[in-house]
Amino acid sequence: MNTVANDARAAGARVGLSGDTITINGGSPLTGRIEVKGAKNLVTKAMVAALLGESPSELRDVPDISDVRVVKGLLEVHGVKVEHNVSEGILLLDPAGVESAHMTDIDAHAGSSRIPILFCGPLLHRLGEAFIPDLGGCRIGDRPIDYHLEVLGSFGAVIEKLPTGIRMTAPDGLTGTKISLPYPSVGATEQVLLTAVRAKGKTELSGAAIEPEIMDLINIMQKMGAIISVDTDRVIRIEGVDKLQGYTHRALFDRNEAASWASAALATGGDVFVGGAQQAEMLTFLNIFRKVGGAFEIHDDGIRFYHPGGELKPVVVETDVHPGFMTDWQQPLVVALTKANGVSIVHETVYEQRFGFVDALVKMGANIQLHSECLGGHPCRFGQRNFLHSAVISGPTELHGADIEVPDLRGGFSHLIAALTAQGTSRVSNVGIISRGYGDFITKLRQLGADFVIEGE
Ligand SMILES: CC(=O)N[C@H]1[C@@H](OP(=O)(O)OP(=O)(O)OC[C@H]2O[C@@H](n3ccc(=O)[nH]c3=O)[C@H](O)[C@@H]2O)O[C@H](CO)[C@@H](O)[C@@H]1O
Ligand SMILES: C=C(OP(=O)(O)O)C(=O)O
Repeated sequence: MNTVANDARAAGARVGLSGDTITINGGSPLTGRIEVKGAKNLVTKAMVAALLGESPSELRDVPDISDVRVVKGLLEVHGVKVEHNVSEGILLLDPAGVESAHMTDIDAHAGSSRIPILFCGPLLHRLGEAFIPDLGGCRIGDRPIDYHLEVLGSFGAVIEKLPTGIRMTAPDGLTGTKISLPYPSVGATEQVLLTAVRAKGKTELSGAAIEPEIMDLINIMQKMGAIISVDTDRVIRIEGVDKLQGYTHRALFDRNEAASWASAALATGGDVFVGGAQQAEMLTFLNIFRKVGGAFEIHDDGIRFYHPGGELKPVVVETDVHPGFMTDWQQPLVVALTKANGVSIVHETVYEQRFGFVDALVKMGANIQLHSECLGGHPCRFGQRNFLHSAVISGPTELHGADIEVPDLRGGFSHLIAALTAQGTSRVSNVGIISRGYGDFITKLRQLGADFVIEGE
């Protein structure tokens, strides 16, 4: 069994699943209220940022997800004292012991997350060395780390490839630099930020990603004492400082989780109030949700997403970097599109292999064809490279129950939705992976009236 599957099983146990398989009786709408906490894609990076401070940090609204536990473990290996009050959603992170632990090799602890690569800048500043192990994360494409290595090299890191991973040193310290990313990568932008804030002199990053989670990471680093400006046209400028302090911060809500529950409400013909969701970060999602025929109400404390009755309509959507339609939103939406009356197109332009999850939907009766051409508007990086990255969904189709296996985080959530909409019973295995990014999803499903049993309970 690979590391990801192992971790997923362990994660399954921690979210209260005695096994990692659930049997779902489909056909009833999800209705009720659930709360979303801080974003997986911010919280895990905010935890790494605590390594840059000279005093402890406090992060609030931390979700109970396995990626948080993986990063907590990594920080502890590096000598950070971490107290996690799971019920209150509060993390206290004290980096005072990092120098005395002087740990750089975290191979055995990399786990199922991609976050270890972001430890490099802070560790190079604190210890003068760092190590990149084999990375986890969802298998949705090749996911190279070439931008990260170029970024770190351009700050002055000396990079050595070893059979076990990549070792890095900074014999002359790290110095500000001018970088242009060929594609607005979220991770590489965060790599620049986490490295530049303590580098000597100024850094200018063009072609930066500007996802809301990155903006919130910038908020956190400004609280720590960093000087970062975000200019128009994806340019970020950072003036390095000698010292940073700890931060106190309430994490931005998880817009990907919110969008997932929204699609679940729509696909099941339900009505779900997502407490903690906010409009600004979901603007692009809300437009598509409305075009498909979903309805929503924006409240101060969350967003109500519901199926207002009538037919769902087909849409043409391209995933893109922010402010475009987020790639992590497409999988749950695809399930709702199987219910729409007509032909929808989803063109995935961020990852080359992100439609693995549709095999299970087809097995359940969906009519979905994958194409290697760029369908739906603009040519993307994958058009000439034979990747099945455009999906044509013809509906409406009735899904029927089946035995399916969760392939990855968002694909897994879409499988749950498919099983909830299907006629009959589905057996969904490997659901532990879903707890990488969906805190308390079993409890939330219960709160929304889903009819399921956990195998072995
Ligand atoms: C933990 C986390 O925050 N994960 C998110 C992050 O992933 P992550 O930060 O890994 O995603 P990136 O934005 O870096 O990747 C986008 C594209 O750039 C490519 N690339 C990236 C780095 C590199 O060195 N070379 C390269 O070619 C990738 O293969 C991919 O095709 O942003 C993605 C895009 O919004 C989201 O789907 C993930 O949920
Ligand atoms: C792709 C995702 O995450 P990661 O980068 O952690 O694999 C995701 O959250 O959908």
